[in-house]
Amino acid sequence: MDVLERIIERKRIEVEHQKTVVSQRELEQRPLFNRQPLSAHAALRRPGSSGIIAEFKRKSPSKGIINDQVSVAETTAGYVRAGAACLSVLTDEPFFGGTSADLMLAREANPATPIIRKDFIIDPYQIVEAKAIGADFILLIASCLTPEEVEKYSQIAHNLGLEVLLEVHDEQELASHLTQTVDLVGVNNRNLKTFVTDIETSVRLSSLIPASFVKISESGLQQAESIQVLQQAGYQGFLIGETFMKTADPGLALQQLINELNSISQKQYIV
Ligand SMILES: O=C(O)c1ccccc1NCC(=O)[C@H](O)[C@H](O)COP(=O)(O)O
Repeated sequence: MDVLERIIERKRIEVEHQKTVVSQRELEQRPLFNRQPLSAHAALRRPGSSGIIAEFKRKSPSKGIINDQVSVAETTAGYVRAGAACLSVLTDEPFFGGTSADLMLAREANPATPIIRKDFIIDPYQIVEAKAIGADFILLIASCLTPEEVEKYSQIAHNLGLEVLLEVHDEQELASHLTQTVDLVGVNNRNLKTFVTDIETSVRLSSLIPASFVKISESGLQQAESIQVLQQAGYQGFLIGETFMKTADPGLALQQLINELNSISQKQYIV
């Protein structure tokens, strides 16, 4: 069994248990459930947007502990001060050390920035839960869902006012799972079986994704030069976790990356 299969197996048990702890009806009565979600699509297309979706990630199956010393409220607020367009908060506990409480704290600290609930969604309950903890958009991973589930879960999310980021890793997943019901398409540069990251995956798939979707390149991004290559390939969003989180001050690391991006584009303008 590969790691993704193990994550999904565990997630099914976790979700069934969680339903017995907090009913869907109770989730719908939470104060954040009635909040009007923000649009990640609009934030990433806004002129002058950095395009960076900065992730709060304590640990991962590929890297183990990345950073368990920083607080979610301070880190995400630091990301927003540095210029993050959106935030990503992992809520999976067993494999990533995240919680729903993390997302609620990030929400409280950053009322005006779209936040994605980064988790492995395999049940409509988790979409209702995403709304109830203050998320603005959700992730649907093609390799964990059927095309019919992507369609159905996107409709559920839209009925709740949430946007949907569909994640694919190759041409086959794109061909089988891309539907007009999703808002953003993410290409994961990380092969979830080998954990190898390669930004060529994003470059290769870009022309196959219609321009009506906001295109997001995910994972393994470290350098301003790579982001520039991806911008030229048509990407408007860049999901980055480890590069920032492995430092003592993730917000400062984002600020430095944005400064480098600005300096590269100014040099091009002068030439
Ligand atoms: O990060 C992992 O090791 C991982 C393993 C299995 C499934 C998903 C995984 N990552 C989730 C993500 O989507 C990344 O956290 C996100 O794209 C940011 O990646 P990075 O900038 O490389 O931390």
